[in-house]
Amino acid sequence: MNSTLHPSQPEDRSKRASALLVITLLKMYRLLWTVSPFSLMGTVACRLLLAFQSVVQLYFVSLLVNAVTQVITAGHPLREAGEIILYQLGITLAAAGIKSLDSIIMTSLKMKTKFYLDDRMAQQSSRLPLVYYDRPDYYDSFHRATASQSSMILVDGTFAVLQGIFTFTGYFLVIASFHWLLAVGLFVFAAPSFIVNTLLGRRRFVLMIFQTPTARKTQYLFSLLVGREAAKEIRLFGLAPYLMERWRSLYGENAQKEVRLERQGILINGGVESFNGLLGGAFMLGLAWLGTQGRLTIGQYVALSQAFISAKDQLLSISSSLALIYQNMLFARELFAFLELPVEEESSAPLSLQVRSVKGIEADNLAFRYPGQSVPVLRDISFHILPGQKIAIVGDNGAGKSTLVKCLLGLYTASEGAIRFDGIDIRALNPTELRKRITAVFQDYVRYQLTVRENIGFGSVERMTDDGGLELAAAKSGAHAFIEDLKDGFDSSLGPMFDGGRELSQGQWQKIAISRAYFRQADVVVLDEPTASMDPLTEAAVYENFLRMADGKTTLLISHRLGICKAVDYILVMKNGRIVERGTHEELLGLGGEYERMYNVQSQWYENSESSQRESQQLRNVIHAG
Ligand SMILES: Nc1ncnc2c1ncn2[C@@H]1O[C@H](COP(=O)(O)OP(=O)(O)OP(=O)(O)O)[C@@H](O)[C@H]1O
Repeated sequence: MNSTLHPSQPEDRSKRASALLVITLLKMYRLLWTVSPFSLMGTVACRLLLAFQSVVQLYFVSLLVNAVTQVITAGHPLREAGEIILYQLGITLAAAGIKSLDSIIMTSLKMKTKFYLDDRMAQQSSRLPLVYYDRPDYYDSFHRATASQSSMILVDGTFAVLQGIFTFTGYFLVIASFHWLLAVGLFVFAAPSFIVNTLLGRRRFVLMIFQTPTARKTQYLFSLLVGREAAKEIRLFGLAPYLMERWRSLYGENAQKEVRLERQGILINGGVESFNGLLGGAFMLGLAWLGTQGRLTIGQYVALSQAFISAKDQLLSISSSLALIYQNMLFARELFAFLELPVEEESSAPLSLQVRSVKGIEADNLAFRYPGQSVPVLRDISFHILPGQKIAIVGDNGAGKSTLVKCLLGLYTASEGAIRFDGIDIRALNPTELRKRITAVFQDYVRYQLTVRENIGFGSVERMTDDGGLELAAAKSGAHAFIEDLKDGFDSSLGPMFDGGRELSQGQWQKIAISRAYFRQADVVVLDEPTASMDPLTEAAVYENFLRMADGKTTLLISHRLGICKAVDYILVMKNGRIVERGTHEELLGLGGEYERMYNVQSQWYENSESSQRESQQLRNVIHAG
């Protein structure tokens, strides 16, 4: 995997994007076609009709001017002019109807596109390798992709251009039929505006890329201020003024840069408009002069000057739409870059695991390095867990226990070495099939603000309606007692985020998380110390149930409470990313090494505390009974 999601600088990216303009445009249209072919075709039809009606209106204006001239100068009856006015009215009404229809279609297309993109982004995020979530550039990429979603509605811009070109051609022909030089001269109006707005679009894009990390930090600080997670500490430590100040200063920093760029844009565009105004005045004077020379009829003068004003406006709107499309394409590339990030690698011909494990799990010279880190957090890790064996992984904070477990579960890919399930390298296995065989409770388990049924049922979504299974899982973790007290039992909502949700204590949430793991019928069971908030008796009971549930299953326990290690087949002791000792509780106690040191520290603590002695005794009873 790349060490960065975007190896190039923002300026380079905008240049590369310019080169890939057409491809990006085609991708954007293909996406809109996928979202809703009918809406896309509908809006194309409306825009073409609208473009056509402007040219037809112009034709009727010149007919009307000539007809009115005849009425005034030659005394012709008003009927002919009246008929032309009626036609014009009909076309105006039809155009208004088409515009309304187009607005309805566009609103629907925009909503569908937003839904489609949110859906694709959620799907993409859920399929990316877990390690992406340890990378700031992933969050930057996601932020930019979200910010770029609106750029997808190119239809507005490109059809404004197409419609503009269509209409402009009509005016152009009218003017060119009088003198080709006048027609060509029109382009002098468009060039400065196009150049200025394209450059501005590029600068907006580069600014957005540079600002992304600051914008994310601003959002993060805001979420701390308004969210639940930090609410207690913000009050207790009086953090609000400090966080507010940091939030304001970052917000201001980004806003100032944006305002500066927009101010420059407004000033330069003001200059361009003045230049166009002068040119326009000169053109009108020229026409008036031709009139005085008798080379223009009044009808021709009116039609030409109107064609000129409209053609100039069309050309300016085409040039600003083109510049906007260019800007949108730069932004859209960020969205496509996110949607095209390589998802979790799947072997081209994934192998299948045997129904029952016979060789167990092996780690062979495993090393792992987090992205962007030069030092590996796991090194030289080798061991073999036979099917049905129970292993404890112990070690100080930061020794690498959780990282090792994530590698074993196939959530992180080893930087070196291999992990084999039943003799097959896990990279050659289908990740979904592999994970069906595993259940786990992590330290940072999720508190889904949903029903009890969903919270436990997520362990095996397809069995979520199996009440018997849910009850058994809840009974094993000890959650059934408080679930029974809830008004709607398994259908009660949990958490304070939504109306009617019942908040649980930390220990109760942990029991729910453990029930979820029980509910999954897997043959490898991992418990990454989720019992920290439980009272000692419950913790002992959870371990007891856990070991009972795991009977006959391959079991991995991460625990800082070394008492539990007496009940496992062997212990891996980790320090600084390496396995420094291995063996049974008794073997390790005789070594005089890391395990013995940790055990002695804990024993002293147990012996010094009366309540802890009771807990220790309870745990011993449980282990011996288990
Ligand atoms: N996402 C990450 N990115 C970079 N480094 C990380 C990341 N997660 C953990 N680490 C580092 O990897 C090392 C091992 O962390 P790990 O969480 O595996 O330790 P642990 O033994 O489970 O610790 P604890 O007992 O405190 O849970 C630590 O030094 C930690 O700082």
